[in-house]
Amino acid sequence: MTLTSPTPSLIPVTLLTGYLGSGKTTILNHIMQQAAMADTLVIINEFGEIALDHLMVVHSTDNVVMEMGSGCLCCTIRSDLVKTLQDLTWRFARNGKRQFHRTLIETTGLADPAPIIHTLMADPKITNHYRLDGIVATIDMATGNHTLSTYQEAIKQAAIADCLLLTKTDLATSQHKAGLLQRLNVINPAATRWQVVHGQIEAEKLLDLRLFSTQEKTPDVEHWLREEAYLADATHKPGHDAQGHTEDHHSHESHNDHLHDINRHDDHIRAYCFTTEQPVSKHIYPILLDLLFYMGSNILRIKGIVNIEGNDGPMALHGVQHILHPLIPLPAWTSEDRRSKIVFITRDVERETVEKIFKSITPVANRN
Ligand SMILES: Nc1nc2c(ncn2[C@@H]2O[C@H](COP(=O)(O)OP(=O)(O)OP(=O)(O)O)[C@@H](O)[C@H]2O)c(=O)[nH]1
Repeated sequence: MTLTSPTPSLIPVTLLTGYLGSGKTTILNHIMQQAAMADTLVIINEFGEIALDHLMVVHSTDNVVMEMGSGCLCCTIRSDLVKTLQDLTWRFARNGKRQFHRTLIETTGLADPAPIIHTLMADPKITNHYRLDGIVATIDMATGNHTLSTYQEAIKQAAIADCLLLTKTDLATSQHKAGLLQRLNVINPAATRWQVVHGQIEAEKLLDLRLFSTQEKTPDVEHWLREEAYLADATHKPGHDAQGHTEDHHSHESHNDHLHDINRHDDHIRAYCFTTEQPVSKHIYPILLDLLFYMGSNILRIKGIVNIEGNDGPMALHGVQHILHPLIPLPAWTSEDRRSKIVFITRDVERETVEKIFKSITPVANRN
């Protein structure tokens, strides 16, 4: 079983997801005019017989836009995605030189992103050439509350993302925005958030998140893990336990408002962050893989940085449902903080269950 993944210059893939009409194409139109996107190949998937979205993206001469044809990326044409990505390397080559250096895939708004991410993370035909760079999701701040209450796919999109683009803030009342932000604090407390009005955002904010590769640059692990987003506030009970593990749902607002909001919209999604001072088991990969096999669909996302016993450097850990990406060695610790930290984004899973999982990778000798 592979424990680590060597990543020779793989083509970064950004996954742009978000519910129907939440502003994905508007953002694409905007960023495709920017220099940072000049060498990006954009793949657009539109659900339905006639694909229209690709016609709505303003073509710039440096960018190539294509669409995947009818069918939904997450199910019927997943194999098409593999084939398309495989073919691109030679189809868009001139004199033996590939004409693009990164790819951005816009999924249909109806897509459950998990199967697409599985394909990108686990299919060797893809992982030999591409690496998932980051998952970006648009959230319509005007209609998002209703969308999250009605469509499971929308919740998954928001929960799994590394970066949330909060669109249409111009159309939402401040009360509505505050409520939705509180809801997102529970669904996905640590994702980076950017407000985007009429698609206006710098492409750099979505690119080079480097979540699945550390070849050229030390990733901003502290940033994407944002342990502090989960830290307990004074009024919330779990906090730190005897083993130094921490867990909480992040709140930017007052505690009472936060609880009120959770009660009003229980999305069954909970995010937990556990930490430990002690090195974790060198068997972490098979142990987690085994656990995920049984609970995969309820563990939406795992991400972490781990200090594995017998290892000098840190390792990055990524999982989406039952797929666990091979551990990625990071070049170095970026601070004195050598703790292992793992974030679990779950659906209908109690804290105690996640804590048990976490303990199972903590060597017995480390337990008090
Ligand atoms: N007022 C306002 N309208 C916006 C904003 N962003 C997008 N829109 C509008 O919202 C509508 C839907 O935007 P799209 O960019 O097509 O959304 P999409 O996510 O690509 O939609 P699908 O392809 O159907 O999933 C369009 O009419 C946009 O002009 C915004 O920030 N403010």
